[in-house]
Amino acid sequence: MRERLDLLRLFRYAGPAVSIALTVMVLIDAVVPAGIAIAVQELVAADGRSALAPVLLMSGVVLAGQLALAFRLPVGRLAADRIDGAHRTRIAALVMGVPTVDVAERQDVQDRVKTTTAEPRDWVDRTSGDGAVSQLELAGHAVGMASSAAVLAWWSWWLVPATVIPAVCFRMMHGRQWVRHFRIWVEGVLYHRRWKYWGEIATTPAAGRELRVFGAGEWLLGHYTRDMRTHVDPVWEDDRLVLRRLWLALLLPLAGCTAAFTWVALGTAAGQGSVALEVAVVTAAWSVFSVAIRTDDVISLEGARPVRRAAGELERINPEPIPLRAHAETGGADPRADRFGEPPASPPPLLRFEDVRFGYPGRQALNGVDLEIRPGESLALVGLNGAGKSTLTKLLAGLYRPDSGRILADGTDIADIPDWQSRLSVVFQDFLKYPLSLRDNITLGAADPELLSDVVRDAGLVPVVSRLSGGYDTPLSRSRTAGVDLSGGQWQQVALARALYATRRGARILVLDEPTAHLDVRTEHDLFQRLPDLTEGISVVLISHRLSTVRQADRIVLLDGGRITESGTHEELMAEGGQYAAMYALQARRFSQGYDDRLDEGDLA
Ligand SMILES: Nc1ncnc2c1ncn2[C@@H]1O[C@H](COP(=O)(O)OP(=O)(O)OP(=O)(O)O)[C@@H](O)[C@H]1O
Repeated sequence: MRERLDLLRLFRYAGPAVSIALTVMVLIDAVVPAGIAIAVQELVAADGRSALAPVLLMSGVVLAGQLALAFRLPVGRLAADRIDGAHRTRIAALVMGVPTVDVAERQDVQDRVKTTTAEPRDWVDRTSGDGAVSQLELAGHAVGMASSAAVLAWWSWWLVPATVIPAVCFRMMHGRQWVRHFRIWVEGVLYHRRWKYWGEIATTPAAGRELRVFGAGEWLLGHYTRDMRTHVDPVWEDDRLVLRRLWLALLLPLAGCTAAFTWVALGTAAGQGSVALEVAVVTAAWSVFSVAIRTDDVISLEGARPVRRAAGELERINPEPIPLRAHAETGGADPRADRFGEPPASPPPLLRFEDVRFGYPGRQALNGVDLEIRPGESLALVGLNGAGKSTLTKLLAGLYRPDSGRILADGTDIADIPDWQSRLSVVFQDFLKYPLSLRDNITLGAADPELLSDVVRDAGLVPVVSRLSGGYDTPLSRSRTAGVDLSGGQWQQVALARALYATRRGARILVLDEPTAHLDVRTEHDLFQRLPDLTEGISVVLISHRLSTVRQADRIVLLDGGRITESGTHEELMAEGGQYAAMYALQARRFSQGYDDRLDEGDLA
């Protein structure tokens, strides 16, 4: 019952007008059978002269019923969509509300997010909105049954239990069958996800290329059918069982109706009551029966249950969603809102890592890092793959918390600085490519036109913008009308422009994780020449495998196995003759021989 009430409470997201309109339509639809029963009785009872009122009553009931029927579906859909929109916004806000990413990376959290935001593609899947609308319809069924029962009581009170009790028993039996059926489906949902996955990659162009070249089509279809049968065979088996038992269950309300019909017919034959009343009673008994066999609300409740449960669990994991400047009614947020406040005039802070240790599940990444980054300093992090460079910057960005040790900004632990992340700007290795306009990709919100053109120039994007037919408004996605895709290097310039834009709006620390990995040598060289000017007054942490690009950094730090093993200027480290010097010399030699100058572990063995 609590679940049903919870679902009904979701109507606050549908808006009052839509909720009221839907309730009225559901109620009209519910009382139409009883109305028809009364109108029929009046019609049959009327003689030729006095038939006008019953005909008008009948027409009114039928018209009202048809209108309610016609509008109920679209209005119900609108209500469900609004509820679902608010529900999914809430889930996104909850997940985004955790400042670190370790929670969002957890498999159990990912599973819950998937469950609670799934699109209903299968007959058992239902959204929160579907569940809420079905609860209103259930209330309508109850009103319908009660109004028809009132007509039956008009003839004889005992007709009510005779028809309603078998009908309710049937509902319970049939409902229980659906619940069992649903659980069988859910038990195999892992296989369901797998065969959906195989189906998706079978039809995806990128995967299709590889599958064709390797001749792996039959292998894939084998997995597809095996996982599908593992999931659906028990479901189909239960389908057959439901159908066999349906006949038995149907006997209950049929028996109730038959007894009522017979009793009324015998009574009329014996001169008790009129034919008109008999017709009304028969119509009402039919209505009780037809309401009883509608068990779609059971399916909707069961279908929405995992969605609601997963949402509840996510609420418990993080009860603090990010605050949204939301349109409360629909749960929407404004994508044009300015996410920056007034740019702070303060200089970058003194950053200090104190014996920082951090591990991913099953893998230690940082093993006691002590590091200081002075305000305005440019610091390069170098090291082989897996040394812990990106992890260090993710800890600095507050995306993970150290397992032990502290990261301080001007003496305060960054975990205690509420708006810490707004002070940083980052180009991640795996930066995002939003299927939005160039402008939105850079500003991620309200755009300051002057700053926008500045960072476009600084990121070297002017030639790209001049070729875009829609300029800044061109969607950067082929799937959008008049959309285009950019090359890997151009996308990287967009990510750089995004990071520079944030620094112009107040971020005082810029983290660049391989920001030029996709750029051609000339563009990269050009960018690094200008980088000191572009980042004046900002602390920069730069990760790069191409050591020629880091030599001008104020300081270079070499990470090895999650520890800092060397630190100094390029000249100092070269003079030291350690691992950095060896890596640099090897890269320089390879570059002069025309090879890629990146190194991996084997090169230094
Ligand atoms: N999300 C994660 N879950 C589990 N392990 C991870 C995760 N991210 C990184 N690691 C592991 O932590 C270690 C450090 O990774 P990190 O990405 O910090 O290295 P890196 O020095 O930046 O490497 P690269 O130069 O290849 O980018 C690696 O062994 C990596 O496999």
